[in-house]
Amino acid sequence: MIQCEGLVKIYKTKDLEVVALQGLNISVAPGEMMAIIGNSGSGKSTLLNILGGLDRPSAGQVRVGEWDLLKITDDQLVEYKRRTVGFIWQNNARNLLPYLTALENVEMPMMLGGKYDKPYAKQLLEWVGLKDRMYSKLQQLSGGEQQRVAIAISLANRPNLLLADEPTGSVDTQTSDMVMEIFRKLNREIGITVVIVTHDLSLADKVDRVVAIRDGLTSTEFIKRNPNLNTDGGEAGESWGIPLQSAHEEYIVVDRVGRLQIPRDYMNKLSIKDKVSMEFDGEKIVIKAPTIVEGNLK
Ligand SMILES: Nc1ncnc2c1ncn2[C@@H]1O[C@H](COP(=O)(O)OP(=O)(O)OP(=O)(O)O)[C@@H](O)[C@H]1O
Repeated sequence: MIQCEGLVKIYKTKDLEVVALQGLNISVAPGEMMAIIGNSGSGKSTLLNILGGLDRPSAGQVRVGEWDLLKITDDQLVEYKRRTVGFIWQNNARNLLPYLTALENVEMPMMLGGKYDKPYAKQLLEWVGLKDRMYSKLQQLSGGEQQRVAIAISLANRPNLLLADEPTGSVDTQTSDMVMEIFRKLNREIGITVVIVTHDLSLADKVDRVVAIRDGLTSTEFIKRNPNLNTDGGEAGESWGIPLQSAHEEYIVVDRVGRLQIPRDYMNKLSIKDKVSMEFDGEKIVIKAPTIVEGNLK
């Protein structure tokens, strides 16, 4: 569904250049439900905005379905945003009209997209658990209910990719669980691919795979082990604040030419700056801090 290779995004302001993504690789299979985590400023929203067609990449490759987002024209981008991708933000006021009913809000993008389908609009509201509130005006709904209307709106034009930027950021735990259940149900029942960007590490357990971004690069992946397999014996632990408890397998991402990112923590602990020594013993690759003092390395 999604393929990014060497994706670069540079923001240029008057006298400053910020490299938000510095050659990021990520692929997402059709029908997958996954999350992207990372510290503030790591480039998560930049990636999501590029995938959502809200921002243009600077270089590299980025394909979503049949579309090449580096080469796409402005007209095609409008079509892409309308048909291929649905977007949910933390601040749902961005895509809701307060003076219309929940149902009218869902019908609106259908009208703009030229494919008005009232039964489907009602079905979507039923899916998100708002069957009884579809004729209520948005301003009469709670924050959590509005967030669910936002999910129905994002699906109005039957996209096959759903992108959610901190979708549980401004709701309570109960609503957050409900939002995640709705995503899971949609993912199972209509096969929509779901990509969630979040700070909320407790969501990790509710998706199939978590990809961690560090400094504009994909660094680590956490893949949920098959729940049917025996998961005993794995060390319970924590990585990136994710309670691993044998539920996830952790991998460091290696790109096609063999580059990987050493966690900053490890670099600091071994005082690694710009060089390491690497040994291969037939089974393992061992990375160590250089043994010769810096001045003699010239
Ligand atoms: N429009 C912009 N102009 C200039 N720099 C930007 C712009 N948008 C983002 N950046 C910079 O790009 C980097 C990545 O930002 P991004 O918003 O993608 O991070 P993030 O991981 O989503 O962070 P957060 O979790 O705080 O939202 C940051 O250094 C940020 O300051």
